[in-house]
Amino acid sequence: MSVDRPLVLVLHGARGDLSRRMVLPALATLQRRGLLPERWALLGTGREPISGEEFDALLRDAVDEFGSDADRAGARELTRHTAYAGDVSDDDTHDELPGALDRLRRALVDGTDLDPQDVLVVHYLAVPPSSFAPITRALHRAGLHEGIRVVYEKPYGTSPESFRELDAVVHEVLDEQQVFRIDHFLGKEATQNLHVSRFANELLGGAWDRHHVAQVQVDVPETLDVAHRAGFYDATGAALDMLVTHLFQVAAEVAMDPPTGLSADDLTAAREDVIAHFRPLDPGADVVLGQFEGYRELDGVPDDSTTDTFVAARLWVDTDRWRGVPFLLRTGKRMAASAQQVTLVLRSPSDLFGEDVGPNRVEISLAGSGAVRLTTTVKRPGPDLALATGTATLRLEDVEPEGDPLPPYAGLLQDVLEGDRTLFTTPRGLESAWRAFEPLLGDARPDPLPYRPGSWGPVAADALAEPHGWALRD
Ligand SMILES: NC(=O)C1=CN([C@@H]2O[C@H](COP(=O)(O)OP(=O)(O)OC[C@H]3O[C@@H](n4cnc5c(N)ncnc54)[C@H](OP(=O)(O)O)[C@@H]3O)[C@@H](O)[C@H]2O)C=CC1
Ligand SMILES: O=C1O[C@H](COP(=O)(O)O)[C@@H](O)[C@H](O)[C@H]1O
Repeated sequence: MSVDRPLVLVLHGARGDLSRRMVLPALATLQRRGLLPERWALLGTGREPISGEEFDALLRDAVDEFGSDADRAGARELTRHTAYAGDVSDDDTHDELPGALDRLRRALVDGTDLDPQDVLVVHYLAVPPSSFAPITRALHRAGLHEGIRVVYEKPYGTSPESFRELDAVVHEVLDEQQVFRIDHFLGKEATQNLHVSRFANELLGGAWDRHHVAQVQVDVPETLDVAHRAGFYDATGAALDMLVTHLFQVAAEVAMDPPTGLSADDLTAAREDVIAHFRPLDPGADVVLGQFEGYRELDGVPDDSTTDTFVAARLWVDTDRWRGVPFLLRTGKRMAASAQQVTLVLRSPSDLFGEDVGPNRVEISLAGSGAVRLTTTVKRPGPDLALATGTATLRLEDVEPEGDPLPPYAGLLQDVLEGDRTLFTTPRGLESAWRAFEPLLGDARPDPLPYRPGSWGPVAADALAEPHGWALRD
């Protein structure tokens, strides 16, 4: 469904990695699919001024490099709608934004019965978390906060205290209904399918508890480097970038109890109720941090950096459904493979077959449109009772009638335009997430262990997943 109200999307940090890789291509997708209003404009901001032509070139290059083939063709069309202004958090230059916004609003309603105030203004903060509060305050100072929607990237804060301070600033300026805290893993097709498969099907849903599942794994290894965003990354690290954010949210989608309904409030409540039962991490027993060899030689990384580029954690979910079942969460940069997988390692119902049984698993790939793979012990056809392992894969893109998936950033942006908050996080859930994560920020934080680029991270992380081992490995 497209939205009719004219729109200005203000993209703060428009030259950054996230904007180029995700947000601008998402905009190209929405434009091609007719999901943007007829009248819209994109206003980029950043600390260094660049010309309108430079911004247009950046936009075209971003869609060229990171957009789909179909979106590339329409990239030129996007540049008909752009402007660029200076940094809004800087007192010297923040006057630029109100003027630029005003011009765009007027231009958008020109020739219609609409008033410039009818234009929906969405601010997308694709900037480091340290800039969220200054930009929010600057919007207030400039009187630009009424009626706007603001999208905050993750991590929303970098500690429990900074999360609370940021949220206090945000609520001084905005109503909760104006705030969209994004975690794009919630926007992935396959993450959304997790609860559909579970609650619509007793084969999966009936086995979704501690009686049937021995381990849950949420594994997101990446071959990706961080050289192009070392400044941001060194101040963040894998645990803040991915664990307290994406991996916790996906773990919550796996662990949650059935929601009372399918409304935004019901789904959010179910997801966030279970985060309140995440036991605070025990860094000594349950966490391994790593740093890939060569990381400290990157431009922008100090020689003595102790930033983690890898994290593996064993999380305990203290609900009746999951008590005693380890949730193994792992992610890292420059690892052996790229994947985004949830694995349920199933228990054997009896020991009739001894040790020959297994592995029995449900594996759910979160990449692309997603896939569900069942791995089960079977009888190997033949005269003897010999066991083998069989696998069946269901790729969601093969489901009939054929779907029309939106990439997560395009889907979430569309939700912001429609005001649909189902897939966004709230202070209640984030408060619980920070409480479970907090021990990793203190003195007990383990030193990151070195690992070879192209490997599966420090060997010590393998022990966390015993006795079954990580489903994703060589
Ligand atoms: N990269 C990714 O894959 C993902 C990133 N994120 C999140 O997105 C955010 C940005 O990350 P990323 O793009 O990787 O980082 P980058 O360092 O690549 O980009 C950040 C951008 O922010 C701009 N910036 C910094 N301070 C300000 C400010 N005060 N006002 C306006 N612009 C500012 C910089 O632009 P300039 O130099 O022009 O000022 C820079 O281009 C982070 O919160 C991150 O966690 C979330 C999901 C995925
Ligand atoms: O938020 C982030 O996510 C990306 C991985 O997400 P993907 O869905 O695009 O693969 C990660 O590389 C990045 O470090 C992190 O900030």
